[in-house]
Amino acid sequence: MTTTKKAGVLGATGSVGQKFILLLAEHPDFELYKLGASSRSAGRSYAKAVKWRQTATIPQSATELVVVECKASEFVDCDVVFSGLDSDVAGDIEKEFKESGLVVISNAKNYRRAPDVPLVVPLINSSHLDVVARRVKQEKKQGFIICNSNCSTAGLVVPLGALIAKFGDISDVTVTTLQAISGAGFSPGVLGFDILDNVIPYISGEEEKLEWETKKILGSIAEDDSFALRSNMTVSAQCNRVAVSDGHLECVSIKFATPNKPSVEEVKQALRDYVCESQKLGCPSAPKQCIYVLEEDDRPQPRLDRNRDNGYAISVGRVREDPVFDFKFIVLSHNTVIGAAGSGILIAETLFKKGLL
Ligand SMILES: NC(=O)C1=CN([C@@H]2O[C@H](COP(=O)(O)OP(=O)(O)OC[C@H]3O[C@@H](n4cnc5c(N)ncnc54)[C@H](OP(=O)(O)O)[C@@H]3O)[C@@H](O)[C@H]2O)C=CC1
Ligand SMILES: N[C@@H](CC(=O)OP(=O)(O)O)C(=O)O
Repeated sequence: MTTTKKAGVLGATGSVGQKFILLLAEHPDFELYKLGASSRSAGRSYAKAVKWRQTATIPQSATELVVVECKASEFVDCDVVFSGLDSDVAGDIEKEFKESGLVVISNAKNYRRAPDVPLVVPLINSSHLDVVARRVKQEKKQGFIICNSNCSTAGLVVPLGALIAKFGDISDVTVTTLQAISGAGFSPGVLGFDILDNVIPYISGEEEKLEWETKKILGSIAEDDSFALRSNMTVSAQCNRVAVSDGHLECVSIKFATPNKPSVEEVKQALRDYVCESQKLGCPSAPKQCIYVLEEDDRPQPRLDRNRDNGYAISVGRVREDPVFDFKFIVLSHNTVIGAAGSGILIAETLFKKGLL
């Protein structure tokens, strides 16, 4: 008898979708079962439909799967459906899947602000999944949507959450990002001519997402099981696209609300000591260490540090005092792993461990 769960991937041909294929191909709990994309790709084998852009080759288990259209009827046998759909189409498609009783874990922005949808970065707020658990128990029906965050937000909230857990409220945050081109997706993506020898100081909607999503992720669950924003924290973001393939780097400054400030060494130790729920549950993709604190003056760097623990860990470096705020540091996260597909998989692993899949 097979004990693996059947996984569907929507948007399987895209930047996030390709990462799902790689991460799910050898997964101990999930089996690649259905792949969906647009009508341009449907009806063709995955190997023929996809313009593969990963450095690892296409996994054997995906090559001969025939890509289907993103209709719930095609995915009814799936235990979980991961969505890497373009946000122009994700809203209607994911709604249809949910209403058909399917469990959808989405990378798209469409439902992140919905009051009843958990917005989860599994290294920091997997406790928000408890709302889903309670709802499933009460309503006795399985269909629901859980959203991953924006990719640069995923990197930011992990050290912030770890420091809040140890030292209390943070009142002010500034973050300046240097974001990889894979974050812009493949259809059409960033033109080589635009990014070569260049930095683009604007990513549509990104600053607003960092400033708002951070507050939902680090917020609390209200008595009625809605999600309350962390309103006592102000976040100011500036976002830039740089000529890096994968890995978002972020320059962060923070100010604690409390008058008793920790030392730089205490901040570093709190980051190193931080342990998340997926580690405690023994989820197969959980990083060995959530946050690696690097001591070298010139780290973290995208090419050298993005693949720590298979892209599931966050790297923090250059932790030092800030003359305007309290502390400043650099954060690096793999935007298509912990910033996207990997987060979705860790959420599913957590649900699986808790008997919700
Ligand atoms: N890239 C990143 O780092 C992150 C991305 N996200 C979000 O994840 C989602 C996917 O992003 P990304 O992979 O970068 O985007 P891509 O542009 O690379 O991929 C988009 C996918 O959507 C499919 N698609 C497009 N139109 C339709 C349609 N009408 N019906 C069904 N499928 C369709 C495409 O299929 P086809 O090939 O057939 O056109 C493709 O598989 C987006 O919502 C994005 O904002 C979230 C976090 C990080
Ligand atoms: N906008 C991010 C990718 C992303 O996460 O987008 P969204 O928040 O729409 O899912 C980038 O360009 O790097």
